[in-house]
Amino acid sequence: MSGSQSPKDFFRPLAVGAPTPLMDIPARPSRAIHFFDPSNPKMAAKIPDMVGTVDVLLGNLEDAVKADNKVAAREGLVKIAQDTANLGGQSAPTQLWTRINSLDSPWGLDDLTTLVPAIGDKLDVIMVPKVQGAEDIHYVDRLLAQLEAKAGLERPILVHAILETARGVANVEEICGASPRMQGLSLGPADLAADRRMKTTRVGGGHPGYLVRQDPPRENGVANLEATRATYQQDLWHYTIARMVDACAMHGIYPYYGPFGDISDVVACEDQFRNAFLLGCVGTWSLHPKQIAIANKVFSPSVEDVAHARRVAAAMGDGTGAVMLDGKMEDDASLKQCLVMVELAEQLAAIDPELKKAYDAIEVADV
Ligand SMILES: CC(C)(COP(=O)(O)OP(=O)(O)OC[C@H]1O[C@@H](n2cnc3c(N)ncnc32)[C@H](O)[C@@H]1OP(=O)(O)O)[C@@H](O)C(=O)NCCC(=O)NCCSC(=O)C[C@H](O)C(=O)O
Ligand SMILES: [Mg+2]
Repeated sequence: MSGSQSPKDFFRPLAVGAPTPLMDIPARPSRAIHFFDPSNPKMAAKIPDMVGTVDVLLGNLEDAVKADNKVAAREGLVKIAQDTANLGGQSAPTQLWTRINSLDSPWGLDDLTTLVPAIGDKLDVIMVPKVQGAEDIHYVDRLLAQLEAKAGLERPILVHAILETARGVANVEEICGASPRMQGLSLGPADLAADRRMKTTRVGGGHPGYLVRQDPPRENGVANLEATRATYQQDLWHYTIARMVDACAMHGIYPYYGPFGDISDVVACEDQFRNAFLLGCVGTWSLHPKQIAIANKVFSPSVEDVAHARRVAAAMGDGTGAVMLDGKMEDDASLKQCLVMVELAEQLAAIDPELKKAYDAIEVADV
């Protein structure tokens, strides 16, 4: 909420005729936000067949699109949205998102003024890069309200911010609470690393130099510094993801990991995605078609976890007190964790017949 706005105005439209802001952000499945460059004919040709196979398709207009192709990418996205069935809008199986160019670039304003009148009814979420503070969200919020009113849209377009500057991270709570349009946050590890002057040269993921080393063995009370000692690689992104998850949870919006640039390393990609899932993220970015399956797998609770969660729920009866299950204590708080899993499984089963089959089979056999 802006400093000058009273609480009662928070859910009022910011322009006459603009749709009323949502009180709650819908929990639509968004395990993979798949990036494509709408100016790349090969990628664009693949989009119609990807509808229904991925939760979100995102037409990327910002970094990774060449400066000479910015207008073609914007126009390509309009054409794809207009020509592709079942893509974008409240009841479509695959959401349509875009990442506009940054607000200080020569293209950001034209991205918004072109896309909203042309395809605003299909665009579910607009991702804004390099958000520094609430002021960036307030700017987009008002402009979108004006454009929505002019276009006669009935549903507000939601906004997603990428955390990719040190100032953005420092302001993460105010960014999340800046507008009822705020849908979520993603980590932008490549820009964030540059902005922080981190000494890395990659797009997301771990780094072999960021580690802790086992203590030296002691022989007769003296440390043997010549001995071989195990090292354990640490997660460079733990702090930022944890901050992001807390800020999102506090404001009822959704946190996402971001890009994993080593497309060939599917194992480390899965690990990075799983760390984010365990910490509370609901999804991640996919940069290449092969990352979609990894994201779908990681961000869907495993059948074993769902079976366990349902057993705890059944054993806990009215949800209070403590019980023993398989030698472990379960109580009101562990039940709440289990219900997060059960609810997510139900949401995903509603859109994914394979998952539904797997979850239903376990329910019969093991609960
Ligand atoms: C990473 C890529 C450049 C790899 O492309 P390519 O070398 O063409 O890969 P392949 O030969 O394996 O591709 C096989 C076919 O699949 C098509 N393809 C590839 N990627 C996609 C895609 N994302 N969507 C749809 N189709 C795709 C290829 O065209 C091949 O087709 P065909 O020849 O007909 O078989 C490329 O994958 C890519 O550019 N990906 C997107 C990159 C991107 O969006 N980057 C921006 C997000 S990350 C970021 O911005 C950093 C962040 O902001 C931060 O700060 O951290
Ligand atoms: Mg970036």
